[in-house]
Amino acid sequence: MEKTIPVVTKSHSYEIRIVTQGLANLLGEIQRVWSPRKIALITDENVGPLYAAKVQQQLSKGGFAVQLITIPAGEASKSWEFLEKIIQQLAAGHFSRHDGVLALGGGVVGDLAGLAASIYLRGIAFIQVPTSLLAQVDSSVGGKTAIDLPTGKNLVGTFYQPDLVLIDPAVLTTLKRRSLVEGYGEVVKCAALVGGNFWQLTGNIENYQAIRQAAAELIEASVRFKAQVVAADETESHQRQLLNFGHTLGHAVEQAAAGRLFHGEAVAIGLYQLSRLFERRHLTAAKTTAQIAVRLKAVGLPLSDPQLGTPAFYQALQHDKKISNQQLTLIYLKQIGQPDFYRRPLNQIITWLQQELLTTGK
Ligand SMILES: NC(=O)c1ccc[n+]([C@@H]2O[C@H](COP(=O)([O-])OP(=O)(O)OC[C@H]3O[C@@H](n4cnc5c(N)ncnc54)[C@H](O)[C@@H]3O)[C@@H](O)[C@H]2O)c1
Ligand SMILES: O=C(O)C(=O)C[C@@H](O)[C@H](O)[C@H](O)COP(=O)(O)O
Ligand SMILES: [Zn+2]
Repeated sequence: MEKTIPVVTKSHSYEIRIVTQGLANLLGEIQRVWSPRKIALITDENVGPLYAAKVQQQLSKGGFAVQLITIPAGEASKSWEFLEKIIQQLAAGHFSRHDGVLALGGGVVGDLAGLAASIYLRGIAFIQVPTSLLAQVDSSVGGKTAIDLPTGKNLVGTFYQPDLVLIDPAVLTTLKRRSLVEGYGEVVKCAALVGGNFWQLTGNIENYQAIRQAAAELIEASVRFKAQVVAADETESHQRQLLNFGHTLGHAVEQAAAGRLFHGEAVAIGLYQLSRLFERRHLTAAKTTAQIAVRLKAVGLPLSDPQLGTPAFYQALQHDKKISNQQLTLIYLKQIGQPDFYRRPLNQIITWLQQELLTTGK
């Protein structure tokens, strides 16, 4: 498979290349956008030993000077500590504005490396080579970068578009089952927003093995949709908020679970629980939640968590970025393929959630 999807935004335009075995020809792909320069190759402790040498060898052959920076795997690395460590290493390596950062890893590496690239020297060039399903379908596209704060997810970050996103579905063969499945949580989110053939496609995913088999198709459908949304509203003034479907409850439960839940698992909980609440109010069409639940359960994604509705959950929820003037915008589905915005005072939404979770359980 070889597909090119353009992303056109106000700040920067670039291509997403989906190329099976693309890592084997990484040099050719990089040379499409970058002349020889110094590259900080940022990866994590799981991905580095699998793929960094292959990447490094090719780049060196093409006259690029590579400095490898490896961070610990996992969400905890999206922190001031690792952001500072990366920036210090860029400075120690005398990286200039002519040089670049290449993120090789999952969403954690991409979000952190992207943030470092966007603020070091007020911005140096950046390329994403996403290696997890979640990063290939979602986080490598659209330019959101971030670290977390103890109070909430992604509370520090920038919008900073890369020069290229190179997606090689073949690297998913080494991804552990739990990470593959969590990435699929974001795919179900996209498919529910889009509806039609994309939604039908997820209806065929009856177990986690089917995710692997359909990976290239799922990646392309997700990325095409996300590219369109980002092109229309790069900095999330309105339409891009749709991509946050499931994330208000999802981010809050992820934060409250303190590392126990992966992001895509928390999103799955958020999708299901939010749809359930809206369906009970007849704002979402009957049986929508059941269709979402079937897809999530088929691959073993969770629908609930003990942290839902705890004080820590409500604390985290109050840091949602869709809050302004004490009003929160929730994204919900009128039906599959028909998302909409629901904006109400934050305290009203919290009271509603508290009542519903008490009445109907989790
Ligand atoms: N910027 C955005 O638009 C955006 C969108 C969605 C999610 N995110 C963020 O992305 C993060 C989650 O990303 P993630 O799910 O990729 O997590 P992750 O980066 O922690 O990767 C998951 C695990 O898989 C390993 N891994 C990755 N690729 C591998 C491969 N090919 N083979 C073997 N192991 C591999 C990683 O080392 C890690 O242990 C969260 O922080 C979330 O907030 C950002
Ligand atoms: O790209 C976007 O926009 C998204 O909302 C995609 C989400 O899947 C992703 O988790 C994003 O990082 C959430 O951003 P946040 O601004 O809600 O922290
Ligand atoms: Zn997400």
